[in-house]
Amino acid sequence: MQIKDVKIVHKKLPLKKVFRTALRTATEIPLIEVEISTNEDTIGRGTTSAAAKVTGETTSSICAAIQDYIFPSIAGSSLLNVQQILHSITTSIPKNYSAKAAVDMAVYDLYCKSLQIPLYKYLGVYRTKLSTHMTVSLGEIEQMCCDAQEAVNNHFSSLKIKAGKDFRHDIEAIRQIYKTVGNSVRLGIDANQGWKKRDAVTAIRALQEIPNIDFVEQPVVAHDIEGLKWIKNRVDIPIMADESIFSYSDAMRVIREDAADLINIKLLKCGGIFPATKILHAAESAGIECMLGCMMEGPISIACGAMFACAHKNITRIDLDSLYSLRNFTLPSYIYYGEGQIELKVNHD
Ligand SMILES: C[C@H](N)C(=O)N[C@@H](CCC(=O)O)C(=O)O
Ligand SMILES: [Mg+2]
Repeated sequence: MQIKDVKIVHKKLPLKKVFRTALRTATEIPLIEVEISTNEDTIGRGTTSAAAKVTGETTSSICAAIQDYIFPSIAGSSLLNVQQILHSITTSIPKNYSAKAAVDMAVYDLYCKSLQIPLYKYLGVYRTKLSTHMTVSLGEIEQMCCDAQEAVNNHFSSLKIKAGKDFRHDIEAIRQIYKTVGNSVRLGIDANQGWKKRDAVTAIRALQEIPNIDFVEQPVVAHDIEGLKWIKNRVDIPIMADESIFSYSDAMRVIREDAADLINIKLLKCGGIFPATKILHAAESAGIECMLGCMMEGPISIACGAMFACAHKNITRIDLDSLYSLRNFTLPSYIYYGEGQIELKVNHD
């Protein structure tokens, strides 16, 4: 079976409510669907989305990178050489990880179709149930408390609270959310690069009085690995690297410099399942647990993320909540996406 053609379609998926972080405000998901076909007319599907403020990639840049660089690097290849294909995607053009992710997922889909098995069987299963965080967007404190309570009412047992606009506001918002939802809910804080390093230490030390804060994610600007480490060495709450790690080499730098306690891997941020596996194994070797996170993204990539998370012991935290913001979506029949819980309905044949 040989890779023959690519088709790219983009569309906008409106969100039920505004998604707001320290970096950006989104009212829709700009979804890009990629279909790769073979000489036997088998079709592999992958999707990605553009979040330029986070990744630097727009819908147009993603489409152009796929059309002009990524797809040409694998066109004509035999699927038997799937490892070569996946490697070629990573070296086809520097960066452009969201674009690469869609092609990577489509190739995995094609390969699994050629073997006539679902992706979860190819990756293997370590667990079948995932308990996902639900994000509380940045906003007025009263609204954030309402959103947090609504998520808890809807059976979410861990919340990711967005912060990073103003550290005094953030401390107050998190304290009020804690008062609202209490001790039984695990809290993650995501500053999305918004704090200065000294303010981050002040905020995190103030928040240490709250017993159920599990981690603080990306307190400072992505490139400031020294700052990340400086904070990590001064606080008791674990520090998670998110935007500081796109590629495998970013991960190796953070690991070498001992700059984070945890790593957030997202398929759309690192280039798909192939590079995500490498990052995961590097982290595991260094004793660093990982979260499997997501961008504001669509069903195909969330399904791939869920199957990837189910395959790996070292993924100890899940943030695959973007589909809860959509009015409707379709997932493969073997993935149950319930409130707070994602489940793989495995077939033991
Ligand atoms: C959607 C998910 N819960 C999340 O917060 N992901 C990102 C930001 C995604 C985006 O801006 O599209 C994160 O920073 O963890
Ligand atoms: Mg984050």
